[in-house]
Amino acid sequence: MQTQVATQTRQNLQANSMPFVLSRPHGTVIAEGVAEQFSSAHAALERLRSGTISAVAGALPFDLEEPAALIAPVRLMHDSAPPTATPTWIPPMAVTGYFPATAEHTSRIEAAIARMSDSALEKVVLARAVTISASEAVNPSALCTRLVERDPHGNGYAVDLSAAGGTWVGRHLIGASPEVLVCRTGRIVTCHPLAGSAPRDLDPEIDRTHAAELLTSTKNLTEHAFVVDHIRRALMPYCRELRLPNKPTLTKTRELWHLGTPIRGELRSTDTTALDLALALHPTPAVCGTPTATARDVISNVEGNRGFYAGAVGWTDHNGDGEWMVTIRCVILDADQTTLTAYAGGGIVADSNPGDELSETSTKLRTVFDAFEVQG
Ligand SMILES: C=C(O[C@@H]1C=C(C(=O)O)C=C[C@H]1O)C(=O)O
Repeated sequence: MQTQVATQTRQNLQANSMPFVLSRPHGTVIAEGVAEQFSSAHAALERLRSGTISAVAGALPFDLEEPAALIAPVRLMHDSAPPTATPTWIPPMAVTGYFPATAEHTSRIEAAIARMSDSALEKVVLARAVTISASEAVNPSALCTRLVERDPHGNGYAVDLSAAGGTWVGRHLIGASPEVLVCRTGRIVTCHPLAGSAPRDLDPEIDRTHAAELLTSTKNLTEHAFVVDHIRRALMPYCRELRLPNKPTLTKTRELWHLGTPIRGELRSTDTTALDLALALHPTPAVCGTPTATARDVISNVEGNRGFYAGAVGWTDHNGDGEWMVTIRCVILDADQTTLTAYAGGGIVADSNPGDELSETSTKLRTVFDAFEVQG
């Protein structure tokens, strides 16, 4: 029965009626139908708590003052198989612009580094965007399937952003994030923050050297420590036990090595849902900076509104269980279905090298560029 329903759901994906799908190594969560839409995460949480909706799925923006794109699905499906779309064909795509221009992004990094010597700012994540044009309408399911097929861990997501209203109606958020903001199963809470990056290399020996250097790089370890510290402080009030390794380990995607720390806690109360935890943790210094408020101000002054990039994508069910990923390695597909915007950022600290930071964003962009065969 479960398999039959899952097959029907996959057929719905093929028909392009896809409010939410999150593919993970351990399975896929699919929202079937939209019972209600929420642009306020707190309103959705209140309804979940009162038992008047059975689940919430969707996306939180970078700036929680901005509208969220959340739905109460008619049904939240768990499928052991990865999502599929037919056809998986996607039209040719080409870059149409860089926002800001690469020279301007480098200047912004230099200005941020200069600021760290005479202000409280210790880390800020600066991002840039690249616009892409497709020769024909793109099916969001096909993009998501492409990313999932290519991702070594089967990660991928696609979210209809219409619930956020206004200019978000008809737009989709599609990506493949390696970073778990928070996962909650019963009383067990896990996080797997990533911060600190090095490019992969086709030559296995060079690749291993990059990994080994990352693991001992003071600059990257500092960048990472800000994130773990933030998560410790944010989770402490909710957890009666919290286990944090004292040093990070390596995580790899197809394009990058990252420093990652697996964190595990036990909730004091089962009233704390996965969505409560996501709201308490977001934005971590993996996408914002340290101190949070100072870094957020810098980002908003320098970049303006990030929308859904660097937010969170996930779901929470009636038990409070759920999983939220950090919204990175992603694109926004406009309602015209031919215009896409890809985003990538990187953590800047006092001893960052602007040239290296720029190339780190180019490497991160390759997650979507290579999957969609975007011409530069
Ligand atoms: C901000 C991004 O990635 C984040 C920043 C990282 C870094 O600065 O090293 C690493 C992983 C992510 O937490 C992105 O991919 O856009």
